Amino acid sequence: MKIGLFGYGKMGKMIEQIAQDRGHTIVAKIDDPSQEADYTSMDVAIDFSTPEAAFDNITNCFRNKVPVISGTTGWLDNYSEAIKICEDNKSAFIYASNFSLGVNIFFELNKHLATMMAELEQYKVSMEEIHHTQKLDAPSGTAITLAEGIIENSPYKKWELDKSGDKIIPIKSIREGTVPGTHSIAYDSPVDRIEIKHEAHNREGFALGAVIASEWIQEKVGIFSMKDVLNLS
Ligand SMILES: NC(=O)c1ccc[n+]([C@@H]2O[C@H](COP(=O)([O-])OP(=O)(O)OC[C@H]3O[C@@H](n4cnc5c(N)ncnc54)[C@H](O)[C@@H]3O)[C@@H](O)[C@H]2O)c1
Ligand SMILES: O=C(O)C1=N[C@H](C(=O)O)CCC1
Repeated sequence: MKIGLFGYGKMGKMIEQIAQDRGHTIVAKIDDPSQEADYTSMDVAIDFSTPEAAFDNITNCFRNKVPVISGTTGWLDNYSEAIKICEDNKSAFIYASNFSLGVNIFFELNKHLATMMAELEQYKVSMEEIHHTQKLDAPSGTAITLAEGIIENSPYKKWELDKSGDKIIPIKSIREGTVPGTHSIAYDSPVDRIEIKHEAHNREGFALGAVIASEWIQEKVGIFSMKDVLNLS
């Protein structure tokens, strides 16, 4: 495949390495808005840019019939508009807050645990995410996906940063050193704590998942998710 990278930072460089190891060619490395993209050279675009840049990067690809894999977080207020532009242009799109196999398994584990805990009012849930100090958004996109999984499978109604309350999931965001990404969910009662945790050791899992998703989306039209790619029940 010929891959266009939108965002050539920590993730873009890791994706380049893994894509080339898998025999693909990087035909563009767009790292700021002043750069022109040659969409005709791309079989797929992989966007790991910034919350401010993602929507324009993604939708310009759709208008040029380039399917998109986006991992950029912090832009989801515009997600519905993005998928409409994708559908109007008969293109293809996968957004994932986290592309790693481990976190996508963790997403399913989280939903199963939330279902088991839903009626046990003596337990109160809380979440924590830890990332490197260069991260622009908080809470992480992964934490938001986890919180949404709890809300869909329990009486909880919303999440808040650093704020608890009735039917509210409090999320604590910690920025520390070069941490790639650690997420934990805890259920505390007066007598005990149940906790699940995912810890990324590096960015390889995120990048490999994104490249596998870009291979999967070839020749497809529509809006998909990593559950489709990984065939997770
Ligand atoms: N979904 C996942 O699995 C996953 C994993 C890791 C990171 N992320 C997300 O990916 C994004 C990037 O993470 P990172 O660690 O690579 O950040 P980074 O800051 O290292 O890289 C972002 C790059 O985007 C560039 N950029 C700025 N404006 C741009 C524009 N208009 N067009 C193209 N590029 C532009 C910056 O110059 C920078 O090099 C973040 O939103 C992060 O949350 C997602
Ligand atoms: O390094 C980051 O930034 C990460 N962002 C994603 C998120 O916001 O969940 C995935 C984990 C790493």
